[in-house]
Parts: sequence; structure tokens; C-alpha cells
Amino acid sequence: MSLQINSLTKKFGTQTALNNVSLKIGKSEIVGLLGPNGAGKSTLMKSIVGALKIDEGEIFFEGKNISQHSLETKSKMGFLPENNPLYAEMYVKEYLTFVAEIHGVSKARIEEVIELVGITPEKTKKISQLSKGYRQRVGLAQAILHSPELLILDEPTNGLDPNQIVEIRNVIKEIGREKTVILSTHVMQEVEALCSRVILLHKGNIIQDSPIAEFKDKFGSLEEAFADYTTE
Ligand SMILES: Nc1ncnc2c1ncn2[C@@H]1O[C@H](COP(=O)(O)OP(=O)(O)OP(=O)(O)O)[C@@H](O)[C@H]1O
Repeated sequence: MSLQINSLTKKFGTQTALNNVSLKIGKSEIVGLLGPNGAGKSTLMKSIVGALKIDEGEIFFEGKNISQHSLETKSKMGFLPENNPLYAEMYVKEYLTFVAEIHGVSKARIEEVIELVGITPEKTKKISQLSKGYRQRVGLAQAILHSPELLILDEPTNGLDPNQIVEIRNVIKEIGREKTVILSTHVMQEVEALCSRVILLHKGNIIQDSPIAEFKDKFGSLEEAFADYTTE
């Protein structure tokens, strides 16, 4: 088992963002997190990577509790947060070299990842000069530099043009052959193109966790399943 979450609850004041969430994710799975705005997707992702302190429950990565083995588990995870915060004043290559040094990653790997995410022509530019799509690629590059066993992507293709979407989906698919990937998206085609399994969150609860085929068998399409489960 790659990831196991037991009864995770996270509150912000009186707002319950995650309510008693449990799940298990195996190796080499690409899992799609779906849910309406405010469902708890980002909170779940941030909790897994240890960026948020959880209130109740436990998260195990490769059998280790992430709060007790924080450094070790974090070093095997890659995270592309929503809105992709980057150091705008740094140059692309400079930024990726900075991240690579934190992880002890070789210079050759930096070049490999730059090529993989398609930012070779942009690598000498300042991050602030990049288009949104290229910034997103830099965000993806920093998340995969150290070849993490678990890659977590919060709306990874947000802001990309249709060609870029196809390219980045191919990169994610390739990574998912060997590693575990969790991604959130509002785009159903994305889930269909990439994921074998969907976890549907609504108001902080997992309301369905199934292979895509099961959603389709029951509702005809993911869109209909989504509407059925989440319309008030
Ligand atoms: N730092 C925070 N402080 C207070 N409330 C928060 C904070 N982060 C999230 N929340 C609340 O927790 C709930 C879940 O938010 P979260 O960002 O996890 O949802 P989401 O499913 O990622 O939504 P979206 O699709 O809009 O990105 C929301 O009601 C949100 O307002």
C-alpha cells in the first residue's frame, strides 16, 4: 500500500473541511479527486503532503506515519499546489537548480525534467516573464524533479492551452506507470483520460470511491454521476 488515511478530520474554525475521511491508494495508481468548490480536495492534498496540521486521524505513507516520519515521507512526495506559487524573480533554471539542491538531485536530472515538461526554450527566462501555462510546467517540474513515489497535483492543467493539456497529461500518464499520482480537477475529460479510479468529495466527505467504469455503469457518464451526487 502506498497511502493509507484513517479517519482524517480537518476543521478551520467551525468549518469542517474534511470529515472522517478514510482511503487507501496502491502503487502505480492514478486517482482523480473530484468535488464541487469547497469540497475539501485541496485540504486533503495539503494534509497528505504535511503542509497542514490535521485535527484527527492518521496518514501513513509506505507504512510510515507522516507526522512521525515527516522528513523521510516528504522526501518521497512531490506536490503541485493550486495556484502554483513560484519565486517570480528567479530564473527558471536557477529556481529548478535551487529545488534540486534541496533534494540532492543531479544537474543531469534537472535537464531531463526541463525537457520532459517542455520548457527548454523558456529555461533562461525569469519566472515572472512566463505565460501561465509555462509557469504551470515549471510547477510540475519542481514537483517531479526528485522522482517522487507519490505525486500530488492540484488542478495540474488549469490555465494550459489545449495542446499543452495533451502534453502535460501525457507526462502525468507516463509518471503514473511507475508512481502513485493523485490529482484534482474540475475537468471530467481529464479524469477519463488519466485516472483509473475516482474519489468524489462533497462537503468534506468521501461520497463515492470507485473505478471510473463503475461510475459510468451506474450513471452513464462522470458528469451525470457528479451532478447526481452533488446537486442539492
Ligand atoms: N486556510 C483556510 N482557512 C479557512 N478555511 C479554509 C482554509 N482552507 C480551506 N478552507 C475551507 O475549507 C473548505 C474546503 O476547502 P478546499 O480548498 O479544500 O476545497 P476544494 O475542494 O479544494 O475547492 P476548490 O475546488 O474551490 O479548489 C472550504 O469551505 C474552504 O473555505
